[in-house]
Amino acid sequence: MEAKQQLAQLSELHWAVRNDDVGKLTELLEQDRNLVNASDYDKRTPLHIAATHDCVSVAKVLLSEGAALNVKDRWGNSPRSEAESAGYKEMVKLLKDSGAEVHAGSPRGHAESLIQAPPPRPSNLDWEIDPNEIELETSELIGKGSFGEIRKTLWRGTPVAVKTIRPSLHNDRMVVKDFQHEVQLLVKVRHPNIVQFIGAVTRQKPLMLVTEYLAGGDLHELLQKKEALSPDRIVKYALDIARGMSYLHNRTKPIIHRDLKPRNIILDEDQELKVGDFGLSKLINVQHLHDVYKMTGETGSYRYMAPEVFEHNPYDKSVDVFSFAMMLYEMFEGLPPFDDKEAYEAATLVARDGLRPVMKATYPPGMENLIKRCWSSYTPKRPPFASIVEELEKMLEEMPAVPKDRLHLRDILHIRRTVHPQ
Ligand SMILES: Nc1ncnc2c1ncn2[C@@H]1O[C@H](COP(=O)(O)OP(=O)(O)OP(=O)(O)O)[C@@H](O)[C@H]1O
Repeated sequence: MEAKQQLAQLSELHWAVRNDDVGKLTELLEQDRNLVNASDYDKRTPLHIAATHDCVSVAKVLLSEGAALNVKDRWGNSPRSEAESAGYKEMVKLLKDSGAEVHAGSPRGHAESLIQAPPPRPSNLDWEIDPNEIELETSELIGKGSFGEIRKTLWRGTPVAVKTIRPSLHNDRMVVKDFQHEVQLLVKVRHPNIVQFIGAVTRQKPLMLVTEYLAGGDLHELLQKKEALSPDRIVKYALDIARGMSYLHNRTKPIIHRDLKPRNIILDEDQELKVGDFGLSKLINVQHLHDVYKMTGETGSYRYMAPEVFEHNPYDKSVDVFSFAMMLYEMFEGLPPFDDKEAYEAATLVARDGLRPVMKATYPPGMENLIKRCWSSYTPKRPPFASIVEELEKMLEEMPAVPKDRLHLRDILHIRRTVHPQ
């Protein structure tokens, strides 16, 4: 076998072990029994990996297939010493009962294995949903995004929205235990302007995320209806979004949305707005978001994307403030930013040429200035959501009643589709 092919097989094997994927491991071992002790550059065998990540099921398979017990990696660690330093009791017992000796391992080895240790394992997956309780056959397809399909269905009699994660994202971009760890954090997120996370299916594939179902459609659909939105309604909507985002950004562990766009803003029956799809960029460890968009043809996010995200530069919470400004613009103008351009081209103009959409609508006092600060290229100029909320509240209080006909911009005005540098 060619070296390149061998390497690919080895990484496939280690990946299966890392994910406690017994099926895949068995399949690979059936192809080549010698793989059971195949070690990588650091002399780490599949059993080392299973021990480091507490993957008991695959460890059992490896042991039954004759995995070497007392092998040491580059730092002198054995599978048992790895399990002991991480405190994985069941794994230690399994290895001990199989005859593994104790090895101290080198201090350097310890340090490295701690750095590479997975996030703490959720002690009780009480949010884990049994897929048999989700009525997928009778479900209604309500959307398709870059990460997967979304369906309306019932869970224990309650209407829920179920997002099924694309199988291709399971294998190469997601580590199930990290995913479980993140889900555990997301179920604790509670706010009136945030779509409530209910639970997830993480122990079986396809992986699923389950949230409350909201019956009012999304902001994109609402804007497409070409109904004029009165300024006070827009400011109220903006307040809903800003409050939800302020909550996410001000948590002890802040959550950056990174994909704020009208499709991710969902309305409930009372026309209250809720931010959905948050935490997904973290849940699904998408390092190459562009590849996912390319792969799925879902490019809608680009139009609202902060330049630093588009250009793969370091970024912070203020990327959400940028996207918020683009949505505010769309609500007032009745057209998406750079409507005459493809989404990708629009993002290129924003990032490369520093362009911003032209503002033509009637904005309440202070609003134009707020939007311009929010989409500033200089990120410290973008206000945090907590102060955006204050500004919007003040604006709402002071807003004069504007005759409605001035606001039917989409229908009344012919909006020239031009762009200008800021
Ligand atoms: N909790 C929900 N309740 C009701 N409808 C929802 C809910 N979540 C999503 N939807 C609907 O499903 C559509 C698709 O959502 P989804 O998050 O999969 O895709 P997206 O946001 O367009 O894409 P991406 O995943 O690339 O961000 C939304 O636009 C919305 O209309």
